[in-house]
Amino acid sequence: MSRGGNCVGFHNPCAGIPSITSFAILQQHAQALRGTVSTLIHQSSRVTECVNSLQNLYKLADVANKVVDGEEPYPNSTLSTDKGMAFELRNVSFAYPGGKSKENAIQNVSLKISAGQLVVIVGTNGSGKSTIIKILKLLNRLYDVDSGEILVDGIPIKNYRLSDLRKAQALLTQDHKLFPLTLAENIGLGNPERVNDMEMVLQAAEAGGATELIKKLEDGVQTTLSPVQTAQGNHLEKYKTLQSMLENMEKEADVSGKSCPGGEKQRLVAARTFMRFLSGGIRFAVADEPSSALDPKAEYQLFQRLRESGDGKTLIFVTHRFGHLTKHADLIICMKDGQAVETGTHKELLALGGEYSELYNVQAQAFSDGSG
Ligand SMILES: Nc1ncnc2c1ncn2[C@@H]1O[C@H](COP(=O)(O)OP(=O)(O)OP(=O)(O)O)[C@@H](O)[C@H]1O
Repeated sequence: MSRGGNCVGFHNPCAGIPSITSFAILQQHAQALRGTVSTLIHQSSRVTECVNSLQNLYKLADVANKVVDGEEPYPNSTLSTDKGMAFELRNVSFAYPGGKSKENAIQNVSLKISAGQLVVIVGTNGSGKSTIIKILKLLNRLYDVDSGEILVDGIPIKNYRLSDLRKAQALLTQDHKLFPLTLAENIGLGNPERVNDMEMVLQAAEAGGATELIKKLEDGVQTTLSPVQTAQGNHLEKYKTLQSMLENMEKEADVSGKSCPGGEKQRLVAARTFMRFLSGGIRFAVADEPSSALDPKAEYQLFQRLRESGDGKTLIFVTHRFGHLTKHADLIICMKDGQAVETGTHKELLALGGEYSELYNVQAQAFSDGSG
C-alpha cells in the first residue's frame, strides 16, 4: 500500500482517517462533480440558446423594412372630413408572416366604412375579427396586406405618412398594460404631454369609469400600483437580495392581483384611451374586446361614454357579446372563416336569417326559452 502522496483509499493509515469517512468524502466529491457537470451541461445548452437568439437578432437586423413610408400628409386637405376616417377594403387577403396555417387569416374581404360610423365586428373564434382590426390598425402598418387594397379617405393607405396616421388613432384592447407608476401616470400615458394636467387626468378617469376606484384609495390618483409578484418570488422571503433582484426585474411587468383586479384594470386602461381622445386629432378608435372583464353596468357605461366621445371619430369594436353595441351600430361586419359574410345593421342582418342571426339567437335563446 502506498504511503506517499496518494492518500485516497478505503484505509488511509497516513492520515489516520477511518475508511468509512474516506468513502463518505469520496462520495461527496463525486456528487459535487456530478452536480458541476450537469450544471455545465445545462449552462452550455443555455449558451447555445443565447447564441441562437443573438444570431436571430442579427439576422433580423438584416431584414429590409418592407413598409415604405408615404408622403401624403394626414388629414388630407381635400378628401378628409372632420367626421372621422373613412375606409375601404378592396379584395383584401392576408396571411400572418410565419403563420403555420396555409389558409389566409382573411380572404378577399371587400367592405366600406364611412367616416364617423360606429362599426362592430362579430364572428366565431378564429373567424378573422382581430385580423381586420390589425390591418386597419394598418395605421401602424405593421401588417401590410398580401393582396388587395386599403383606402383611407379615398387614398391608398400606403401613400400616407405613417406618423400622421399614428397620431390620428387610438386603441383600446384587453391586453394593455398597467405599470408600477401612479394611477395618474398610468392614465396620463395616453397623452404624455399632459400627464401633469390633473384636471384632464380626472376627466379621463371619469370617462373610463375609474373615479370610484380612485376615490377608494387613500392617495387617490397618486397611488402607486405595485408590481406583480410571481409565484417564484413568493418562496424567496429568506433570500432578500435575490427577491429584490427578481422584483426589480418585474418592474416592466403588468400590474394585477390585489392591487388592481381585471375589471378595475380595464377601467384604468379605458381612462388612458380617453386621455388620448382628449389630446385631440383622433379620427379613428379601435376597441378589441375592451369590456370582457367588466360587469354589465360598467360595460354599458363604457360604451355610452365611447359613443358620446365618438364625435369626429370612426369607432370600430370587436366583440363576442350582442347587446347595446350591436343594437346601436351603424354597421355590423359579420366574419366567418376569414370572410366578411354579412354586413348591415342589426335589424338588416337579423332579417337575413344567416350567420349573424344564428350567432345572435344562440345568446338570445338563453333569455327567451325560459331555461334561466
Ligand atoms: N399572430 C398570428 N400569427 C399567426 N396566425 C394568426 C395570428 N393571429 C391570428 N392568427 C390566425 O388567423 C386566423 C384569424 O384569427 P383572428 O385572431 O383574426 O380571429 P378572431 O375572430 O379575432 O378570433 P377570436 O374570437 O378567437 O379572438 C386564425 O386562424 C388564427 O389562428
